[in-house]
Amino acid sequence: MFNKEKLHFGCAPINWTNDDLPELGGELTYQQCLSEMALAGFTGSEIGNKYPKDLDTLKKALDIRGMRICNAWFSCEFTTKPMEETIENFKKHRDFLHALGAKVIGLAEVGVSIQGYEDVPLFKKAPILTDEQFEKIARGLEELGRLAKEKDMEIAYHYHMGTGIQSLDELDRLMDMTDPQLVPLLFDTGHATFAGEDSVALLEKYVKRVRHVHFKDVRSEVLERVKKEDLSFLQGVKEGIFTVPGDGDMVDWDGVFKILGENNYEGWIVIEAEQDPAKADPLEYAIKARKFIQEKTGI
Ligand SMILES: O=C1C[C@@H](O)[C@H](O)[C@@H](O)C1=O
Ligand SMILES: [Co+2]
Repeated sequence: MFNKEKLHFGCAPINWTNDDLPELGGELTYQQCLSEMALAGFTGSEIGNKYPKDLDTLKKALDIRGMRICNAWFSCEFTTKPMEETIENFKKHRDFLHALGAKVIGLAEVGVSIQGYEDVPLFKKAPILTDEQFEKIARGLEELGRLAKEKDMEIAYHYHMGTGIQSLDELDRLMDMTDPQLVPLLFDTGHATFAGEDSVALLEKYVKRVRHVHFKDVRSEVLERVKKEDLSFLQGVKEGIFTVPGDGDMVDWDGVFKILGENNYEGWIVIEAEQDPAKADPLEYAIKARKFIQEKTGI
């Protein structure tokens, strides 16, 4: 089962201020966000776009709260820009995370993604990547994997609704095209479920390749509305598609914890359930999630 010395629990700042939709929690400060994560019993945070870009300022804000940075999302644009552009951006992002002690860089290809468009129907307009685009992404990711290893870090690929790597078939193709040592996986329960996949089956297939975990559940009645009303990803978020573990009704948490435990998963489990903070108090939901995890793992 889990080694409590090597399993850490964090939160994603998107639960407080949504980087993709700043009107959701835009008024909340990064200080409040970090303080409430710590208050809820978490020791780690991912980096949000309101966090200070100055290393010393961020380190001080983390240290006084006993918090660490465990990851920061990186957007790859191998399908729409020269590979060198993503590589140069990645090196800066990697070095900032390295200076903060993070060991993982979660990322996804977003060049042709529709996730950021509020008026584009998610299921009807999800991009289908060409063979050439898959090849560019696979080769680019392997180069980023090599660059991460230079700093004793690893990338972790985040399949994501609306990006072209959304379904298990699309993920399988990318995983088959890339070296597992260079391109590990970020397991996100919410995106697997949103895509109509069985997150336990996906985890069972790739658990040995998982280096970082995002925990979120899905509200089934909102998922039905996203499909029926042709909503976009961001409209789904505003309507509450995602919620924290222990509050949704779609993810088989016993199955997820069983596989992670049997495979002695080590690293971070991050609670990431972006929803409207005016409707779902981020502190209340962070406490709910931490209590749920404690009940399931004893940690
Ligand atoms: O890991 C993630 C990063 C966010 O920006 C994204 O939209 C969210 O859904 C997610 O899972
Ligand atoms: Co995620």
